[in-house]
Amino acid sequence: MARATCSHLHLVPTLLHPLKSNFLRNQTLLRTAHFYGTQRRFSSFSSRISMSLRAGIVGLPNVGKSTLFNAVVENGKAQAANFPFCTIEPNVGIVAVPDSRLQVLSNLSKSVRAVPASIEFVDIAGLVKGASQGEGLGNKFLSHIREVDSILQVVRCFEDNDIVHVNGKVDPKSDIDVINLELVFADLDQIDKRLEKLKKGKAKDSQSKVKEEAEKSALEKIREALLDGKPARSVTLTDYERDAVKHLCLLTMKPVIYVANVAESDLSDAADNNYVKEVTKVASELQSGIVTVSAQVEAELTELPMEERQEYLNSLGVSGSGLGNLIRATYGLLGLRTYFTSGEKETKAWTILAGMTAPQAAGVIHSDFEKGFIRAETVAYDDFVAAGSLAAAREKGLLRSEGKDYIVQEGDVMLFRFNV
Ligand SMILES: Nc1ncnc2c1ncn2[C@@H]1O[C@H](COP(=O)(O)OP(=O)(O)OP(=O)(O)O)[C@@H](O)[C@H]1O
Ligand SMILES: [Mg+2]
Repeated sequence: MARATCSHLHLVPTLLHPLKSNFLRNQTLLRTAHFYGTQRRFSSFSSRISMSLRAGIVGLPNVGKSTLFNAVVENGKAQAANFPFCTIEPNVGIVAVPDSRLQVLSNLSKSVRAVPASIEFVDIAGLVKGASQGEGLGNKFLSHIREVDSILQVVRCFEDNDIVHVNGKVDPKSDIDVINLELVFADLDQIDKRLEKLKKGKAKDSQSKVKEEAEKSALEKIREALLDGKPARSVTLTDYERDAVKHLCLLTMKPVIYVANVAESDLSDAADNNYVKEVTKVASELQSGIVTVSAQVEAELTELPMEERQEYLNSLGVSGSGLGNLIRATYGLLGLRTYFTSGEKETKAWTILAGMTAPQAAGVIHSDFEKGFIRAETVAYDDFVAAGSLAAAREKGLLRSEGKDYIVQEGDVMLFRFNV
């Protein structure tokens, strides 16, 4: 059945989401975690909505997924331990997207608080060969992957004889193949079932018939690619076809970043590491991103007091934590953009999709802003900083008055005029 939650981006009604509304109200709570539960299901929309996207942490068992999750979601409580299938139920956590522009704007506007954009991370159980046939905890885990917007595939690139590798040895290429193949099989299975149904079903009217035809042709193209071992996202589809297959939430349609999880000792020269080189090669062949981190180091960092963290990083020969890169890469992967509102009360980063118009962007703050939209006063981030304030930008003629067709640009600082 079609699930709204697998759509590329979904609107989350914050007031009905206990954690998220709390997150928005309590700005000191930037990183938090909770268990995947019934609160994810919403029956109706509240007037206050916020955009959220979910990135699923996927990989073989015991490769460091929960360790990474706990480091990203700083007070995450996912159990991470040296045995396969340690995680069974997915853990969900909300993470602030680091953005240096936020503090700059906040300082200039003398805001009481600065509120970053956020991302949800989901720590999913390990997949093994045969998962699509029910091996391991198989299909259940695959269904958890179906509900995320993008995939972070953790690949073990660290040697450690004490940490069990389910296939007996560290082999990034083979590990990636195992996971990708399971996702391919799961999609093939789903596509075959759907095509069977479409063959039997008689469309009621000509419009649904056209749609079903588009779906059929898209699924046949995707099926071909999958049989070749290629992901659904590599298939060229028309917008109409893409839309027609959206409801299936195909696993290989989701964008992927490979996360090369290296040993502490390899962090400073990770690019020279042969395992990392292998991951980089596969990632570029599959037109996916790669981020190198040491989940172990990141987890250890979170245990240290702030003032000792940099010292520890220096001792490893690296300048900073890799998590910021990971979070930003995930955000970018989804084609997301940020615009800001900035005033004395608060400076806030808002998440929109690339190509959204000013009223749609306003609707992310409040649906009334979209309905009653009149104009948006807009200034580019650099111009705002150069002028020093919204008022100064206005005096210098840098503040533009934009109408309903304006496409909001990355880093725009906006003030909406609307009727209620
Ligand atoms: N970069 C690393 N270097 C060394 N050890 C690591 C590294 N990353 C993770 N580990 C260790 O690997 C073990 C497995 O980690 P973790 O529980 O996070 O794996 P997982 O992928 O979540 O496993 P599961 O699929 O069973 O839930 C832990 O003992 C952890 O400390
Ligand atoms: Mg785990």
